[in-house]
Amino acid sequence: MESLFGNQDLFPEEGSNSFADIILPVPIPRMFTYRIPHSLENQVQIGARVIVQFGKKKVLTGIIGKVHNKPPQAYDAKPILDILDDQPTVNPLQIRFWVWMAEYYCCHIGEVMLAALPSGLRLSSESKVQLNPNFDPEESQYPLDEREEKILEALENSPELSYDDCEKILGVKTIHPILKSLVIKEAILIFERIQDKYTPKVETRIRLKPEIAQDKKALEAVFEELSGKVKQESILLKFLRDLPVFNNPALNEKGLDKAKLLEEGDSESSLKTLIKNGIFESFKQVINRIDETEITAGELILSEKQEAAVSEIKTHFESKQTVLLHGITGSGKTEIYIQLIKEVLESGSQVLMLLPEIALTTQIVARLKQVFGGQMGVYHSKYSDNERVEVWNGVISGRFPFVVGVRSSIFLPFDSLGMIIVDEEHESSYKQFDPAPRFQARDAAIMLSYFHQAKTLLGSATPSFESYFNATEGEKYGLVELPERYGNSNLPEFHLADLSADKRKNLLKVDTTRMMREKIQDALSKNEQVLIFQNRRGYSPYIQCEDCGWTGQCIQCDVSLTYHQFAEEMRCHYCGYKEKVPTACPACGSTQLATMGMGTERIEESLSLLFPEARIGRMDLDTTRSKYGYQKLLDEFGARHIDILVGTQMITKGLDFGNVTVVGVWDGDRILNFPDFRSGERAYQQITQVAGRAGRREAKGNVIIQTRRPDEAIYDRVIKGDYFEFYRQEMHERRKFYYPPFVKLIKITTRHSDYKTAERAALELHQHMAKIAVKKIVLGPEKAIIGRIKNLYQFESLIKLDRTGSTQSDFKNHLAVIQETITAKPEFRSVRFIVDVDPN
Ligand SMILES: Nc1ncnc2c1ncn2[C@@H]1O[C@H](COP(=O)(O)OP(=O)(O)OP(=O)(O)O)[C@@H](O)[C@H]1O
Ligand SMILES: [Zn+2]
Repeated sequence: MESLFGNQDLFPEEGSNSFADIILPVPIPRMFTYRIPHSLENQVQIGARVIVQFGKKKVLTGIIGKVHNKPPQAYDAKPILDILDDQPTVNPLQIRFWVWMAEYYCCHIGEVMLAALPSGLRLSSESKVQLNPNFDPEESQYPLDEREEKILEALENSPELSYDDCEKILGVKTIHPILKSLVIKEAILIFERIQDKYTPKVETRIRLKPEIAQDKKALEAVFEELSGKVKQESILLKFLRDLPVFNNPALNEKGLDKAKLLEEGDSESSLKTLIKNGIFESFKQVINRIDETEITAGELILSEKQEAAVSEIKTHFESKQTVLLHGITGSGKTEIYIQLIKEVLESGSQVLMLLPEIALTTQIVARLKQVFGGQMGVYHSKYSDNERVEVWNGVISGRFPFVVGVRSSIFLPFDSLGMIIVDEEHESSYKQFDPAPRFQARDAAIMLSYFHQAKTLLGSATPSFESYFNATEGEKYGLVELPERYGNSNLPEFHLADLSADKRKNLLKVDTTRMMREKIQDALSKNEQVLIFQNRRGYSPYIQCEDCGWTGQCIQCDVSLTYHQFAEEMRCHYCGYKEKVPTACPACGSTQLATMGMGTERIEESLSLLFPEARIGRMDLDTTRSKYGYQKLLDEFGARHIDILVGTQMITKGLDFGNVTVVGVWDGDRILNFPDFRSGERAYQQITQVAGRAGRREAKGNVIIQTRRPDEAIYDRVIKGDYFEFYRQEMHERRKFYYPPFVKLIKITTRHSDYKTAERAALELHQHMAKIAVKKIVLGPEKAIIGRIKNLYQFESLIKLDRTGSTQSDFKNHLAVIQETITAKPEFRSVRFIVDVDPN
């Protein structure tokens, strides 16, 4: 297969290009080839947006992905209708990255494009036209023909029309020549999406007329003139108080926000009079949504160990592209990152730092802001689209040479990255589940670095086994170890609290062991704080009838409904379906309905029974839905307004609170029980991470793990902090049973609304895949663990591929053809195959 990565492909010789491959926002596997008309030859640039006709009717906006001189074999190339950009919207490195992503993750490049562009920049599937507001038919030097007149008339009555509308109005098949002529005659505009959807925030500001501000005498004269006119005088006084123009006339220029000036009840009409009389003037100014923080940081001095780590990392970078920093919890990785980021920025390159979703609103960002201030952009998934476009534009303009962001920030328009840092690199939230592209941001970041000739630093206290493998046996990454905590802090002490033993001895109280109660009580009495962790997965509460065993089921998915006490509802966590909790069992009529399982809500309740004095907070999906919900809870906790914080995975990530001395793991066994080859690794990571929140300063930390199986080997490993030994054993298993990192996994889900059709399609897929001549194992198809979601039945196949040579790309190429062959059959037309490369 021809390489899609080679630079030559993207940048052929100048002057020889008569065709362009266009990335279109529609689900088609490949780029589509169009002819470049002579009139547009000079404007063709990779990354520019174009208008093309797609199929018989549709007119689409796409992006030029490649230019070349090979006519397509299978169809006649249509001409590009128009080019929208003088400056490309995306740069060639981004396109190269998109192409790689589509190939590697087996999805359409159009899907990658849609994921990559903030929707404010996104291309609509239909280009539209509007009247040019500057157009005056009376004064136009160009005569209009009848059809053009008709379009203009229609546009008088509706603010915008699609190409389709225009074709209908005139009853013609190709509208573009007519519209193009109208554009040239400056009568209409074709929508420029960027200006169109992105609305800058505008403020009205007030300042003195320059001649008054610059002349003290004139200003005094104004005062005299206003004496007695109390309202106007008060506005002028307030203005001068907030902006001491009298002493420093230069201040006048930037003026004051009008809303602020009138804040204290001064009347708008008095201000208007002042403007009318030529004392003040008002003007509009575009302001940044993202606040410009001043740099306030006191420099921290790196410890000797941190210094050594920094220089080891740099030494590795001389010969390796990627380095893994394995530093235990509280070892001070952040300051190491800061030092390296500073150096890269000083050298003139850009830096990207990836953080897991939820960690992004917390202390680490606050710390980075102190150091990097306004040159740091933050790219958050809870940001509004306008805010995202602002970060996007800030990267292009150079305002943000450094960005810290969630996984989607790998799509920002960097053109000269020097380093990417992936903090908490083991985090499973770096993987996007849905929709396509189902990418793993850590792995994609390494590829992106490679395209930029940059370096990647992976950091974690509990590295993913893949990364640790690459850093040790694989010899691909450099490895730097930081085995001690920063300062005088030590790792916490662990206690296994045996639930079964306590039950036998009658020591259990509302699901707590004596050990748990004692340690919590102890901390509370010393005014120290407590974190209680409950794994959400697999342990959500549900309602069950105690007489007949009935449980609420989702009507669209094969799962039980989860009980939400606060709303008195049962909800499906897969499709959002919900219903009120019934007063009696729908099956047998009994009123003995009980709550089973232990969600965070129940734990909160139990704790408030046990510790009625304590202030208890809860952090889970329900309490953090709003934009600042998470931050607010953490602020309260940080300010010690909460004594005990109960939470899901969210509380395990990177929190650094000095006053937390007790961490309780409510049900350790639940963490061990995933039906997954990664369950051991995940459990080790989760317990170690949450335990790492305890005792991060001088005061000693305690970690209590409640369990029915205190003899599980994994607890012993976690307690000893013996990552390497644990890794070694798990690796042995993975090698034996063919699991990553020794093979590559691809999971394919076959979905259809009819059970039989889904099953048959999955079988056919299986048979075809079995015949592909590469080194592999094909498992399945099996009914998925959740056999039906949103009324679609699903079957899963798992493929284990040899890691070497071209096995993967060969397999993926065949797979694409097989999918097309199967869905070409009428009976399988609406079957969907969901390909997940490197599934979590
Ligand atoms: N050089 C230093 N000078 C002063 N304080 C430091 C220094 N390095 C680290 N610290 C402090 O030590 C604590 C732990 O550091 P940090 O949060 O960076 O750890 P970490 O390695 O990221 O841990 P985790 O993996 O648990 O998130 C923080 O409170 C930090 O401010
Ligand atoms: Zn459902």
